[in-house]
Amino acid sequence: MSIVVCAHTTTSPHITLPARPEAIALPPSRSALIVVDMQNAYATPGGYLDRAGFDVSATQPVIGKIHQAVTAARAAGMQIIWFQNGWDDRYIEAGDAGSPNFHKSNALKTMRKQPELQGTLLAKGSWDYALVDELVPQPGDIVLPKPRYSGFFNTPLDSMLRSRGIRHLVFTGIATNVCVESTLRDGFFLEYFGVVLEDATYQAGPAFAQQAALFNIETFFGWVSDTATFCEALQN
Ligand SMILES: C/C(=C/NC(N)=O)C(=O)O
Repeated sequence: MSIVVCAHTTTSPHITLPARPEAIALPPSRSALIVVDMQNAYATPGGYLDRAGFDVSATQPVIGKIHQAVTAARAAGMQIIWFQNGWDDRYIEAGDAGSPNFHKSNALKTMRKQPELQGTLLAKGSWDYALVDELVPQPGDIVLPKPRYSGFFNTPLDSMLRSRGIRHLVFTGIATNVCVESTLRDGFFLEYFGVVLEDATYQAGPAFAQQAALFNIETFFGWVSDTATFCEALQN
């Protein structure tokens, strides 16, 4: 017997996406593909993560997978949402010493260690903040700046989704274990169904960080699929 998870509010035409731990029904008109923080900061050598000592050498295939997923989702009528993580170039939005973000952000810590980088890492308007050249938002897409790891925190994301009747979120981007997982978890608490395309994501840190994030998601907060399966399901 095969079990498919189906939101009882779903009356729109839907596809069935094979996923772990079980298939999930996705109505394209009530779903968004979210591309998390595909900025030079997170995916390009010389960007923030690289400068902070994280390995970004394997991010190129992830960019290709995201391109495929975005193209298929757009053709199926799904809303595309691009997150951009960062702050103003004086880092007022990042918070001062009274904010945990001031102490935990590796971008802010790297700039405190290397003051010549001040105003460059994750600063709006900088190369580091820009989306990678290969991924270009199209008219009709939403580009959403966010100041913390979760895309729901201090942004209009929830109202943008609710006003469009969107309850299903398909996640791609970097980093799986930080902004992807944080947003998917917050979405879970707000009653969104979250799916991650695992090969269209990459972790910040060792490989076990990717495995742990995917374990958490498939076991507790959502579903895990991959780009080819997603594209094929949308075409059928
Ligand atoms: C480590 C980190 C991850 N961000 C993300 N986009 O997942 C950061 O922003 O410092």
